[in-house]
Amino acid sequence: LRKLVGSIVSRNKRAPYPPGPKPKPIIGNLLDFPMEYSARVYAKWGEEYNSPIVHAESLGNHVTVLNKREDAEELLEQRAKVYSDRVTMPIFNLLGWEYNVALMPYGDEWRQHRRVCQQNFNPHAAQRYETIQLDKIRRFLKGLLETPEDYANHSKQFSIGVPMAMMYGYDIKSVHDPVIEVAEEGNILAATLIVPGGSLINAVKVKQLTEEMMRIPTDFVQKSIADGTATSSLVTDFYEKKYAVGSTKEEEDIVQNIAYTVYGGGYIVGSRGASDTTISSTGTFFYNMLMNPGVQKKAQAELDRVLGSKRLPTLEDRKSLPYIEAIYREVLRIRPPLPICLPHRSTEDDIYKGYFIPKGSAVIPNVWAMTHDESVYEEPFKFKPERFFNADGSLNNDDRILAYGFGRRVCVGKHVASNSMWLLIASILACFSIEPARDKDGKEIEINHEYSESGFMSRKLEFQCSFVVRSPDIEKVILDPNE
Ligand code: HEM
Repeated sequence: LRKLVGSIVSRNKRAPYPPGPKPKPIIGNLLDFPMEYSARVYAKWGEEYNSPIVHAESLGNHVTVLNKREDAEELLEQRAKVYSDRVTMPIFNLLGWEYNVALMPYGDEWRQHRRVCQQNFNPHAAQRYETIQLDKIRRFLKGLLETPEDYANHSKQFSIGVPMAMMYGYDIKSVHDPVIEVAEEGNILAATLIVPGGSLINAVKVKQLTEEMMRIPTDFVQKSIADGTATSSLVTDFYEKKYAVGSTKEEEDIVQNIAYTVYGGGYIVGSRGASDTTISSTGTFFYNMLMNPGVQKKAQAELDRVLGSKRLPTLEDRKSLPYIEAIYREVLRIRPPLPICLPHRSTEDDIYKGYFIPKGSAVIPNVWAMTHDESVYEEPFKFKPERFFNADGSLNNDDRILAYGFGRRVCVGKHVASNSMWLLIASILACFSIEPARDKDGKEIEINHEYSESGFMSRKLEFQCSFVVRSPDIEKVILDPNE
């Protein structure tokens, strides 16, 4: 029925588009689309046009923004059949980005990839990666002990190291690892593609780098299997099975594409899969701990009560540490790493709340607007883990992390990501207090409060802070050579 109504309405153009900035002749809203802080601009449009659903259009490309959670849930989840495609551009193929699961059009190829992702990243399967996560966290903690001023690099090494180990069994030993450098070079070049001129030459180079990014870890896996040093990972387990019982080329491509998507292929217009989202959340965590010493103290009291001071947390402890859970929720609420999610795309004309959403619309769930909705989150700009507790002191049921997106395209790695972030928050607070950095005269160094938000990613800009180890006992635990 909806299809029928949709087509009748689209023919007669009776239902209006949702409100939004007035289009100019020919170029439409081209100049209205924000290049930076899009989430805030779209939320402002919502206020200006007095509608949580807003629309803009340029050169035939329609964009519908959903500023309220209930609308995102209705369209992207209840009507998932119509709203699960992605916006793709011919240039993606030129760049080698068609292998990226997050950018694949809604269809059989995506479905096959998604199924394999789910088999490997569902809540039960996600537990298999705990050993890797704990190992990388220990390395992070050691780094903070030895060179605390380098914390941003330790965070980067952790955030790229976990996916690389999970996918390929590849151990990143420093931020100068060739895998990181190739990815970084590609990222910088990809960013220049939106600047007119020279872009086709850069596209060829980005494609080469994308192929390098797939080749380096694959060669590594083949070699490590041959010389018997391979450790379990998505790709090594696959090849070992392939050598034992065989596999199809299609199965091999799917595993390769997933590994490449997760470790950082495609850059998704400035975002590298699992690693950049982790770097972003870690920056937000450190910054908010520095700004909220009271929150740190409360968390540390809980950690000391449950763990004592002679061991690090594991996922077993998660249910006994509700305040850490609330910090995890609040980190992803206050600064979702992808503030406007990744756009979905509609595949049929649709009518919603009296508005016309044309087939082929980019549909943007404005996650940031939803997590800053004052009617749901009082004082939304304040970092307050307490908001996630009931009056009786138990955790409330607001456990849906909107930062992972919606419907059939919801982040398929969310259980893995959740475990990584939770372990990181709990481990760092168990071991360190995060305090203002001081200059040589003992004066506090001013904190840089800025974020950068361009493309799809939100990133905390670097700021100085110090990491003070909490006790000699915990220092010994971090340095324990038997672990
Ligand atoms: C804090 C960390 C992370 C955040 C905030 C995050 C967020 C997101 C978001 C917002 C999307 C798009 C959802 C939508 O379109 O509605 C997404 C997609 C995706 N994420 Fe994550 N992610 C994180 C970590 C990870 C990890 C660790 C993995 C893999 C183990 C992963 C794998 C993927 C994949 C494969 C997709 C594409 C899904 C599809 O298009 O079907 N992500 N993520």
